[in-house]
Amino acid sequence: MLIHALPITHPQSLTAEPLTRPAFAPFGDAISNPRPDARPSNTDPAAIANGALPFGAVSANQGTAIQYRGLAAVREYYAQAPSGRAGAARLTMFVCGTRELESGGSSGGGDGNGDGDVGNGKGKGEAGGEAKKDSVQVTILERHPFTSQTFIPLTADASKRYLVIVAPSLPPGATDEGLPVPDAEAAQGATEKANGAKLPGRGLPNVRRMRAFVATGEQAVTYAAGTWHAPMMALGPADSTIDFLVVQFANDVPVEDCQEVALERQGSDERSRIMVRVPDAERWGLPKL
Ligand SMILES: NC(=O)NC(O)C(=O)O
Repeated sequence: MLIHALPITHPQSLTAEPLTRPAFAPFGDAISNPRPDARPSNTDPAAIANGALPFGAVSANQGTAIQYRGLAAVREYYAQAPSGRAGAARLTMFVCGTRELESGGSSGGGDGNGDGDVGNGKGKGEAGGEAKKDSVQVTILERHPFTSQTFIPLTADASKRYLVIVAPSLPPGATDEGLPVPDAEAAQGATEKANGAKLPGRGLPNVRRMRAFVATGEQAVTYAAGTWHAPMMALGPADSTIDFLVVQFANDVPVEDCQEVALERQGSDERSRIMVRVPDAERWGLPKL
């Protein structure tokens, strides 16, 4: 449910970066086969038992499979929801239509580090022609305060791409007073404490520190509970889709399941919006879309 409108007062842009586990770690887990080279046929179960593979790997299915048990922190904190309604595990499918890329407007392109405020008027292409259509606008962010949420594309195709956009939380303030979120201290289990992980807190999104990641069909992503994120954006040919299986918890109390913040232009400057530039991923060795 919509809980707030955040004014965007000046043009802002950032450049998407490749989705990697370390880069995404502050927001959750980027998931992929950690060792595509390791197969049941070439990896001794005894070596797996001795820790030859990462992420809590074990030999499974009578030695015909490798199971990685620690790829993502799937968590729920509904025991702390003010309504007292328990959350239940839910598996749904999001059929995400591809987003049409548009010109980044005034943006000269940020660095991908989330602080790429712009306004230098570089809206044209290098040769002064039409600006390249390589960007998407972020108009809304949302979070699921009491549950992690995992998006798993139903494809193992590296030529399928999607855009994962996230933002850290601001320190709590008057504008978010009263919003239900779990108490970080109480919610932390032993694992989180050992890993030094913590929940993002009650604050609204810090849009100046927004980050964007390009994921491929060979990757899944888990947003940690309470992580601000944009609705999933599939990339690719017009009118195509990426189908995602989505695993989360929910209790059907709207403000406890999903809190949304609209990013609204303030003032007369049409360029006051947040644009994410999607670079040509061939530069990262990925096939052309
Ligand atoms: N991420 C996304 O696309 N959507 C949601 O998080 C949702 O629950 O609607």
